[in-house]
Amino acid sequence: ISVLSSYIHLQNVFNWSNFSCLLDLSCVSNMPSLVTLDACHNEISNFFEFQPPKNLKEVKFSHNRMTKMKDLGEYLSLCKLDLDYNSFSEISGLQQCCKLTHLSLAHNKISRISDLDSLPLKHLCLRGNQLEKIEGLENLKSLQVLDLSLNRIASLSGLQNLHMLGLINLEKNQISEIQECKHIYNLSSLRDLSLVGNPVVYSALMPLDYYLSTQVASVNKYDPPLEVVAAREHMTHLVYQLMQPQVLFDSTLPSADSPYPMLVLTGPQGCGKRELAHRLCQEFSEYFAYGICHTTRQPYFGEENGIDYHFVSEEDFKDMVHMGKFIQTMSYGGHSYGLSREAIEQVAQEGLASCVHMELEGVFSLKNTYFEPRYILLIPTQLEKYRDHLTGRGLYTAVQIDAAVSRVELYANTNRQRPGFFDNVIACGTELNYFLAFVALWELISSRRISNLTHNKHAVSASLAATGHEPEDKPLSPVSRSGKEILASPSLNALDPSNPSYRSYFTRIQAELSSHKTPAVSGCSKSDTNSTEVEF
Ligand SMILES: Nc1ncnc2c1ncn2[C@@H]1O[C@H](COP(=O)(O)OP(=O)(O)OP(=O)(O)O)[C@@H](O)[C@H]1O
Repeated sequence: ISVLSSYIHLQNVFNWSNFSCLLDLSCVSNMPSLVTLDACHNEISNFFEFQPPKNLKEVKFSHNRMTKMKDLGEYLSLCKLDLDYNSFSEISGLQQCCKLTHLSLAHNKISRISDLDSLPLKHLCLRGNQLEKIEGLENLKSLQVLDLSLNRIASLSGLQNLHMLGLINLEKNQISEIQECKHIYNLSSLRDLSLVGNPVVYSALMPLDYYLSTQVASVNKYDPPLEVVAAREHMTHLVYQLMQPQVLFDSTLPSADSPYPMLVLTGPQGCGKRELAHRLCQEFSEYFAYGICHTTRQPYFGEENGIDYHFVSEEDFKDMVHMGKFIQTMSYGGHSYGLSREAIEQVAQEGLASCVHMELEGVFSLKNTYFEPRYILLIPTQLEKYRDHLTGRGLYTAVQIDAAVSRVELYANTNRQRPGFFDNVIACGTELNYFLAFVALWELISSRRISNLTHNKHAVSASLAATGHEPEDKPLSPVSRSGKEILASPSLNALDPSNPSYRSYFTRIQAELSSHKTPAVSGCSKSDTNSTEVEF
């Protein structure tokens, strides 16, 4: 090999790998222009024993017999260093490598991460070593990919400040506690985490794993889009939930054919969605029950605990968050609101679908969950009338009214820019509109529109047949009492979970709600209501 010493202008050295017999690289001292050095699969035992080529950027020494690292302060251009499959037991001598972005020391004998402080590392691989802790990485602010698989690590502590990390491989370690997830749940760039082969019940971590792998990586820190806020919020609840002993919510478990049915009425504050939700649940008591949210605000006059909301203190609300009780939460007007898993489950246990109301942020959050509700947007079309309506309620300050009115555009925009985001849009906000909105909603639920909503007549007919009800073709008039005429109401027995017909009754509601989406606008359309102000 010494013959190469005379090639002083050699820029790349190819295929020194697999020579098998190469013992030292002293000849490299005569190649000051070398950029890449590949000497994998040889018998080299000394480490960088040659004069440093000024532009040496990439070095591959994997599968050799090296045991000890030395100070590489003179190799200032080094960007990538591959030292896999050697016998190093300590990381040292790299502190001056101010351009080193990729370091791989897989399959060595390293038991402690050291000497990496302040390096501009983006990729670090320490797979197949003897590490028991994640340490010494706190200052690697540029780190994006970290492979610590095949070690003996039991805790995720040490990762919490690595905000650029997008991928972490921790396969085949000793992580046994779900609580360990708390160390990574605020890593906003993380999109891929692998924990396969750890003693922790892996199935319990799968939702987190799945979530991370589908999450959009980039996060705008200062003005995050609604999806990003919702994704973070969803992850917080998911992690808190995973940290608790796992409870099986039987009635809302996602089933293979159709998810648990839910109807979500959304729209700006005071647009009438709460009244509509209550009325809908009265009219269609065979199908829907009101999903009661928690809130930290004080009850208004006439509101009842356990009917309109569960009114709780800030402290209790926080406790519930930490106990992983919520599916989603939102802060509105200085108060917290949240929909708990138990609220939904209680309704589901009665064999009914949940009807809830919430602001837009709640909808974004719910879209991250395994529920697949139908979303109906109730939007005031005449802003001044909406403002008068809010003022007339006597509940809000001028600032609160301005805030609510200004959010109408947010809803309208969301509907315009995201066709299909809402399953239906209904105009509302004045007394007349409120009545029309109810009729539209009523029609939507009670008439053939529900089977139009479904696009799944087979499922509906099959489930009707299963309960002995014939599907009816005639549309119903809004003045008739709804549910009974569409589908004869179930006997009391049918609502008893121990009765075999209970499940098929439940399936029937599921089939009706868990359908394909309708066009975005229906019910009282803009032209129905003579609106001139809000384009939606
Ligand atoms: N879990 C939740 N997530 C998101 N938003 C929620 C949630 N629960 C309630 N909200 C919404 O928060 C807003 C404030 O609720 P609040 O009950 O204080 O309003 P309101 O003045 O009674 O008006 P509304 O008649 O619209 O409920 C409402 O738009 C309500 O729908």
